[in-house]
Amino acid sequence: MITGGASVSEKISPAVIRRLPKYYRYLEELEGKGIDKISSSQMSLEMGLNASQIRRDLNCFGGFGQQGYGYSVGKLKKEISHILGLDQRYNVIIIGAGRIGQALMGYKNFMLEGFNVVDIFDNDPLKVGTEIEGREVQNIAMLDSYLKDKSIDIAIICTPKEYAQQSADLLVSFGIKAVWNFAPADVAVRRGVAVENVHLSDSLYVLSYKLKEKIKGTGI
Ligand SMILES: NC(=O)c1ccc[n+]([C@@H]2O[C@H](COP(=O)([O-])OP(=O)(O)OC[C@H]3O[C@@H](n4cnc5c(N)ncnc54)[C@H](O)[C@@H]3O)[C@@H](O)[C@H]2O)c1
Repeated sequence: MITGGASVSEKISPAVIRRLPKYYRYLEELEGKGIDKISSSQMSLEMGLNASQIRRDLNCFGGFGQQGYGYSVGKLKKEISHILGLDQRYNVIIIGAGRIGQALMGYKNFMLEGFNVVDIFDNDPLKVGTEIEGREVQNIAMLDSYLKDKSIDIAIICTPKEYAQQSADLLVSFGIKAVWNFAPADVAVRRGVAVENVHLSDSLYVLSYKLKEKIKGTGI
């Protein structure tokens, strides 16, 4: 991993950090359209966030806003990118070469965003040695020696839920410092290790709630 300058993320609340990807995506879109400045009220209209909330959020890391000018899209995007660590490159491995593992292995945008998915592991002898996206599936039994040899920053867990915690424990014991878990069970890691538990179904449940509310509203 190529490290950047001093990080200010320690000073920013987790709630603000959760909103930063949304700002980043929005600013990326503006940049793509050739827009170089934006006001908080315009951002508010287009992002569906409260303007004072936006100003408070962006003030957390220096603001970059100027009265009567707004925010410089390029500067703000660069700063958010730096806070999120997106100005660095990461080597990533996947544990579990099933449906999700294979799909993530084939997702080309990770590479463009700096997440270089280098290898995929499984414990099924029928899968080990087969090819996915031009990569040979590695035997999980070789993970220890593999990690001694390679510099890996992030591991993605794509095993069935029953094996997620043991996979996380194994990865952490071999020195992995960041775990992205797709199994529908929160995995716990020790201090000093970062974890994000992804629950795809949570979003679906919220959609289900919204649909139910809409149906109620229209009296269907
Ligand atoms: N498929 C989906 O759309 C989806 C959506 C949301 C969440 N998930 C979750 O993602 C996880 C993977 O789902 P999937 O559909 O890819 O399952 P899958 O059964 O297709 O693949 C799981 C893979 O993990 C491997 N595996 C099992 N134990 C292992 C271990 N200890 N070490 C290494 N590899 C191991 C299996 O051999 C298999 O290849 C599950 O926890 C699932 O609930 C899947």
